[in-house]
Amino acid sequence: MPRSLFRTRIKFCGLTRAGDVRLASELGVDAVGFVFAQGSPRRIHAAEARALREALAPLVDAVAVFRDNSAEEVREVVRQVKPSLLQFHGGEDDAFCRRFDLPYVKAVAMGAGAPASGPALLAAFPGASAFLFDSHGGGHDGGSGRCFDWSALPAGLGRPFLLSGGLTPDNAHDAVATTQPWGVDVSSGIETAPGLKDGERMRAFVSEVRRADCRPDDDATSPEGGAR
Ligand SMILES: O=C(O)c1ccccc1N[C@@H]1O[C@H](COP(=O)(O)O)[C@@H](O)[C@H]1O
Repeated sequence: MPRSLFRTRIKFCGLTRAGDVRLASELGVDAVGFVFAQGSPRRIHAAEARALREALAPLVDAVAVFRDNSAEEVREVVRQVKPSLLQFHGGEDDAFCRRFDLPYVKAVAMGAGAPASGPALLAAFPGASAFLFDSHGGGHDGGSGRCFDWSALPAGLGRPFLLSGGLTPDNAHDAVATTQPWGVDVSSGIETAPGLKDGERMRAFVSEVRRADCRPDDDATSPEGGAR
C-alpha cells in the first residue's frame, strides 16, 4: 500500500478514568488498553474496566493487558469487560494466549537487547495477530517510559507490529517515520502520573503521529501493511 494511504494505528494504554477514555475516542485513537498486570501502578479490576468500557465510543477497541495472570483472571476480564483484543506481556506461551478465543498481541521484550529473529517469533507464536515491541526485559518492567534501540527490531516477522516503550509527543514523529509500524502504543508519555492521562499530551501525541503519516509526496510502500 502507498504510504500516503496508510494510517498508523494508535493505542493509548493504562487508562483509569472515564474522561480520558472519552477524550481518547474523540481524538480518533484506535484502541485503549486496560491493565490487569499485578504490580502495575495502572492496574484496575475487571469491574472498573467494565465501567470504563462504557465510556468508549463505537469503533474503538478495548484491549486487555496481562502479564502472567492466571487463566481464571483472564477469563473473568473477558467475561466482564468484553475486550476485542488481548495483550500478553509476560512469559505466556502461544497455547495459553489462544485459550480465550480472542485475537491476541504478544509483547516482545527488547530491554535485554535483540530478541529472537522474526521467523523464530512467528514459529513460537503462530496464533498472534500482531507483535508488540516494548522496552521491558533485562530487569525492566512494561509501562516504564523507556525507549529501546529501534534498529534492533527483528525483520521477517510476517505479522503487523506495534512499536512501544518510551514513546512521547516529542519522539512519536521520528518513531513512526523510522520504523513504519502498523501501530504505536503509549502509556507514560501521555501522563502526568501513572494512570492519569494528560489531555494536551494525548492531543500532541496523536498530532505527531498524523504528521508522520501525512507524506503525500512519498510514494514508498509500506511492506505488508506494517509487517516486517
Ligand atoms: O502500563 C503498564 O503499567 C504495564 C504494566 C505491565 C505490562 C505492560 C504495561 N503497559 C504496556 O507498556 C508499554 C509501554 O509503556 P510506556 O509507554 O513505555 O509507558 C505499552 O505497551 C503498554 O501497553
